[in-house]
Amino acid sequence: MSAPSKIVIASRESRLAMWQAVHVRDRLSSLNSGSEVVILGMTTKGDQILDRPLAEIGGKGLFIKELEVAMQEGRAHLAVHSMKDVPMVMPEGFVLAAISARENPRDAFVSNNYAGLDELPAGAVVGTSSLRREAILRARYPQLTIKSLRGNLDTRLKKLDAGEYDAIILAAAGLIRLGMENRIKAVLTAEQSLPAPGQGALGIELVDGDAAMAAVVAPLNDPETAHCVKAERALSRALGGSCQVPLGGYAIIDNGQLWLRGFVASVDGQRMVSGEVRGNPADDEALGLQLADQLRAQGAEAILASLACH
Ligand SMILES: NCc1[nH]cc(CCC(=O)O)c1CC(=O)O
Repeated sequence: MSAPSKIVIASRESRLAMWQAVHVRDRLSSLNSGSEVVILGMTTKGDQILDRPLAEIGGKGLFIKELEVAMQEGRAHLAVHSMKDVPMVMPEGFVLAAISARENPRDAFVSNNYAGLDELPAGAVVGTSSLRREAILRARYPQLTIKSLRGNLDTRLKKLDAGEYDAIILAAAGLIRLGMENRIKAVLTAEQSLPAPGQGALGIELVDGDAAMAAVVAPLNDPETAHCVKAERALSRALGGSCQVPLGGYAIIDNGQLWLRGFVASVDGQRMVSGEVRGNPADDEALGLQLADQLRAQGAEAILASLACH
């Protein structure tokens, strides 16, 4: 099966989404000399509604719906996503065909006045839009004030620079991709801030059954990253479904074994259960489910029951 003469990538128009689309475009171009690879930029609901927390307006799916419609209507062949933003249950008719090698998966501390979380004085205002980061901060630094922070990366940094926050927490990957690594004051370790499922990895979404395009994107799949992200997503799916849940899930391949760590917390950080499993990378999703069971046995259910969506 040969690649079509023109391959269209649907992408959001934020700088980060465009960087990711360009990255995939360039890789596909060099692998398919006979194809022209182009990007179709579009704005999504998630990009437009910036004044309300993501958890309130409908969650992750908001950022990818328009891209899926474009694929369904044949205006685009594929979409590139930050795996962190892809809903745990893929919408009917779409598949994740490739997961590429991970950028730094950790959270970053960004501030103009402070070198790290431990330097912040009581009452300092820290911005984050993720329930996971909020729960971690409230548990470890109850003296800080957590304030919601929405918008794309540039918007978030502008709000920090305008003095609305003393510090913000962002994914290191986004800053690195956009050449703003110098804004990172400290990278938080997995022990300090266990990353979100999929953080730092890119996924390629296709219409289910598009065998020609699946063959085109297959070389972009990084098997180790794919196993890790599948384990993380299985954990998240088993515990949170498509709800917004303060949950971390992070896997690496360690000595040939997949090592998955995870936690579930209440948003106020008062309750938290965490655990880890190790096993064969090929058992990725089973390992995710195993850790979910372990966390349930420790009381994850009661924490989840207290969240809005359960
Ligand atoms: N929620 C938005 C989002 N989606 C992916 C990234 C960063 C890049 C990545 O995780 O691959 C970010 C920004 C952030 O959390 O700071």
